[in-house]
Amino acid sequence: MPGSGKSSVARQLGRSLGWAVVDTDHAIESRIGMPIRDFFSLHGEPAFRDLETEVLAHCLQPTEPTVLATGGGIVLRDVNRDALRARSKVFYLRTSVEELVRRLRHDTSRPLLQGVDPRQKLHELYAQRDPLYRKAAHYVVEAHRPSVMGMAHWIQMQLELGGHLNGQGAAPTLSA
Ligand SMILES: Nc1ncnc2c1ncn2[C@@H]1O[C@H](COP(=O)(O)OP(=O)(O)OP(=O)(O)O)[C@@H](O)[C@H]1O
Ligand SMILES: O=C(O)C1=C[C@@H](O)[C@@H](O)[C@H](O)C1
Ligand SMILES: [Mg+2]
Repeated sequence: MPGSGKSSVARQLGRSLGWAVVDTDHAIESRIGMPIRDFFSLHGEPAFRDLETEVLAHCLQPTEPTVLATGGGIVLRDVNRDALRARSKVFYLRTSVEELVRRLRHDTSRPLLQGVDPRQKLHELYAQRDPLYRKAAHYVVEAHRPSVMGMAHWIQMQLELGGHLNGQGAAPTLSA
């Protein structure tokens, strides 16, 4: 979900593992040369989703071990979910709507939350997306309380336990 900590946890995990960190939202912004919020206003959500699918396909062919943070709506398309599952280990950072409301109450960068009641919108997004996040994920991280550092540590442990860091279970990309 937007605000669940994907970008923050990916940065921390990348530091701990010594892996590259890529964020699909940042990759899109570099490509379009403007904030995603402005692209949404100019071209609409469907054009953004097309771009997101294209950028994700590129990000899922990394040249080095990579932690990938995605945008919150990446799961809306089957093709994205299938690509994520096939090419990475996917962690769903599951956070309560109340916690998301607290974190995002001063945020103006997330276009889907502008000009609406954020609590109601987040409830709608959650109802629509929770099943899709679950479909895409290999692991669910219950993330209501843990700190960014705590979540990154938990994910690293799962990777170690699953043999993904010692060459047994190849995980060239980690997506959150
Ligand atoms: N575990 C946490 N505890 C407290 N605050 C957090 C936690 N994780 C993230 N935050 C804060 O919540 C805000 C949103 O985090 P972040 O940008 O990492 O979310 P995101 O999942 O990448 O969102 P988006 O889908 O919009 O890209 C930031 O201000 C971040 O510092
Ligand atoms: O939840 C969403 O649909 C979005 C989340 C952000 O990460 C951005 O990808 C964009 O603002 C859309
Ligand atoms: Mg993010």
